[in-house]
Amino acid sequence: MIELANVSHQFIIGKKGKERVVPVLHDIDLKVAKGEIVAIVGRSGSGKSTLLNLMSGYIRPSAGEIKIGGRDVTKLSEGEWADFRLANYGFIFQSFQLIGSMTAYENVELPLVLKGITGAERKQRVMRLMEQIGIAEYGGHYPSELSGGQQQRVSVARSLILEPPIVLADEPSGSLDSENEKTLLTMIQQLNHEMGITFVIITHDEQVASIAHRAIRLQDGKLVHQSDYRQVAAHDEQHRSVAGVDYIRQGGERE
Ligand SMILES: Nc1ncnc2c1ncn2[C@@H]1O[C@H](COP(=O)(O)OP(=O)(O)OP(=O)(O)O)[C@@H](O)[C@H]1O
Repeated sequence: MIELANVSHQFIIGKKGKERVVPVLHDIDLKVAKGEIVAIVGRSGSGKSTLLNLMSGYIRPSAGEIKIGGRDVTKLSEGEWADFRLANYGFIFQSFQLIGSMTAYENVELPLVLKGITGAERKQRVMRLMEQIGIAEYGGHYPSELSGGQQQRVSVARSLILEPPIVLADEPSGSLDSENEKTLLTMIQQLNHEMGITFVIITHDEQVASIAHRAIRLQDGKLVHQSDYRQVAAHDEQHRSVAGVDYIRQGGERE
């Protein structure tokens, strides 16, 4: 699903004429299979966010190749990346990144508006997903009127509304108390299990890493350790993916 081969990245910083090269990632080889939950762990400054930004096309690798779903994305233009992100990725952030002037409902609806989905279908899909995630009653609330846990659930709903195959999460529970963290982690496991969504999660938190099938440790921009938490059988992935799509389409009635 996600393949990085010999990926390196360096930033160029400083004023013109006095530029300095800051090497950040070195020869990263990484494969994330469909239906996996992969945690990226490592100390501050080890390159975790840079790795996520490379996977999502916000920055280009200085060297190496990145393939998503078999497609070489290394040379996509900005416009092509924007379309590719909309079709393939959902994003969850530590700071939720909800739009404060929009209600919870409108925040969840926004990706459908951007994709040009018509009003009636939008309403049906937003209502169904908000019910599934347990936030339907907050549809008319603005983000400032919601607790941190409720805001995070709204942002999870927004990340899933286009049914992306991959969700990238950057410290998703970093602003949550332990109760809300537990709820979020259970939700991620369910979404992975029922819909076959692939998750790549940056985290400092062992609790979060423990729900992953694999934890990848970055140290000074190098991949130093991968540990298997659970095995993901290929035929299970296939089954979960198909069952998950049915689950959404049938409004929650699973076989
Ligand atoms: N746009 C940039 N320009 C220059 N240097 C950058 C840029 N973004 C990140 N860096 C540098 O790259 C290194 C890795 O940063 P990155 O944000 O990927 O680390 P991280 O592991 O995600 O850290 P944290 O856990 O603190 O978020 C750091 O030394 C940082 O200063």
